[in-house]
Amino acid sequence: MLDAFSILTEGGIVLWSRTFVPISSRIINSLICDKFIESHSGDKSFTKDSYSVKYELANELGLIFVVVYQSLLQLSFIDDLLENVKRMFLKLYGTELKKNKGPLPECKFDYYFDKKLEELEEFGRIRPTPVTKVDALPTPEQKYEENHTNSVELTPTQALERLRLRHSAPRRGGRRGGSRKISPFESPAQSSGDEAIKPGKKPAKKMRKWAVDGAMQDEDDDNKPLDFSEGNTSSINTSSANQMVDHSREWGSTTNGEFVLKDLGEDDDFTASILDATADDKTIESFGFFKSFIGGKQISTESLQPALEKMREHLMKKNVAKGIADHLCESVEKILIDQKTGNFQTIKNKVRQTMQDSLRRILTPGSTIDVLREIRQVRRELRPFAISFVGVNGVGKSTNLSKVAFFLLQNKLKILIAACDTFRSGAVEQLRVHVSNLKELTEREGGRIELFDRGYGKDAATIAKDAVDFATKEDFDVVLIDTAGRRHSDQRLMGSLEKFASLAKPDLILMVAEALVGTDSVAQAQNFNNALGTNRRLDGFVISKCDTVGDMVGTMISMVADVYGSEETGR
Ligand SMILES: Nc1nc2c(ncn2[C@@H]2O[C@H](COP(=O)(O)OP(=O)(O)OP(=O)(O)O)[C@@H](O)[C@H]2O)c(=O)[nH]1
Repeated sequence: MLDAFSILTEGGIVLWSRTFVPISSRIINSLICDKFIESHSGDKSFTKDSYSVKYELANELGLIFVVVYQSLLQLSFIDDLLENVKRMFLKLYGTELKKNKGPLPECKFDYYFDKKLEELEEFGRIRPTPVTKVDALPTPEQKYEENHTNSVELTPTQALERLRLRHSAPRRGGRRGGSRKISPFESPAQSSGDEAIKPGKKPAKKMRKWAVDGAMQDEDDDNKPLDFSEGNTSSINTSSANQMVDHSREWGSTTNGEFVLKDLGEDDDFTASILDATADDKTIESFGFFKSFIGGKQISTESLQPALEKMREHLMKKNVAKGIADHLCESVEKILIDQKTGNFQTIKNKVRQTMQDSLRRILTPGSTIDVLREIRQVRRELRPFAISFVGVNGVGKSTNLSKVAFFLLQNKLKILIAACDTFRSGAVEQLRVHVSNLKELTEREGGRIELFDRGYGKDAATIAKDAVDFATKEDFDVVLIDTAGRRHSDQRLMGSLEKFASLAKPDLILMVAEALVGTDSVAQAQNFNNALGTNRRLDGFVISKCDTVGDMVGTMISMVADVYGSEETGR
């Protein structure tokens, strides 16, 4: 979920860094310029482009700890991470850095960092920090008193807060803190010893362990169900779906009684619009890179290179992966080389047409997906058609599953939604709300939609298979399977996808990916594709959150080109 974490000296030397997604050096540069050179505000966070940047200082050694992540993400553990990483790093390398302020050739900090990150992420997923109204918050003094009189179980944030307050609060006699050594892996709550959790008080809750297949692994006697969804349906407000929707709006056109969506093939302007989106107004207006090619000259490879280089950079800024940008530039080069330039208009049109043709070839699927026709075919075998949605955390799997459900309900199909995200708390309830709203919206159309859930902590592949069996018995037409979000680099969770694919045997596996994810999209798609095993691959992509990226729509070109390959790219 993070994009990068770096530890720098104030002089700009990178002592250690971890990059999950390549980010522009502009982000760190703007930290140095905006925060340390131009402004000296106390706020240790800012946003740049679509990124949030937070940092911590270790003034005694002149170190800066910086974390970069997508602004859209609400990551509750960032402050804890910065604080913990700073503490661990100073503990491990502080003495060495006091002697020598230069780089650390033997810096093997990855292991400690990964472990802490994993720990905090896991903790944040299971126990999200509650939101409290600002005016309901106690004053620092009240909080200090409260923390010292009540026996409460602390979240990492609360523990840190307690530690800060303890050190900032006026001394009331007695010893402040202790001199006990702190291991780099201890959280402040643990390390604060007598300050955080007193003997005889409720012990800190252990983190839940998860098995490789996604099922909950009971630790000690922890057999308590993680499912809090039962009996909670009454609190879900489902009465407003119809009021929220504008019924005067046309939802789509109907041909032969089918509710259909516009197909890529029917839209002649689609690739042109992608092209327009991957270029900005100025580029489209003039194809400025090729301005110098005017008037009856022979175009050579050398003369073309500067323009192609600019075009490549431009495409990459629009989120097109480098390999694909290279390829698009090569296509343009092939067309133009050794040609005699006509007037500027001719060059511009040629480049534009070449790019448009290349994009069309990349985006045209090798085999068409006519879902309604495929559903009808599968129904002849007296079984339901199963579609599963996979992807990293928070990309919009449940939201897009619900949009697909709406489309299928318009076609009067009977839908069973299988809640197979047994991991994230709230995932089942979220689907229940969608189902309830969809029922209300489509009850007049004659479709049917139900939720199949088995709560939390159970094996997702088995639930998916049970849902398909149930749908077969109950004569549902389609099963839509929601799955848990997983980081594509997380081998443990990715490993369970192969079992999922072979047990549930979905007819269609769609990967949901955010348009804003940038060049990491290619690695994400490849890892998901590979994780399905040798006998299965992704059938397609749903690119979500296009509304958040404006014209940076290159992600969809990169993902399709890289995973499916095409004659166009030769992959
Ligand atoms: N702006 C925008 N937000 C979206 C879009 N699709 C989904 N979201 C939002 O993204 C957030 C996550 O969506 P979910 O559907 O819960 O994502 P998910 O992949 O199921 O999440 P996990 O189960 O946690 O992995 C929600 O707040 C959605 O409202 C979209 O197309 N545009």
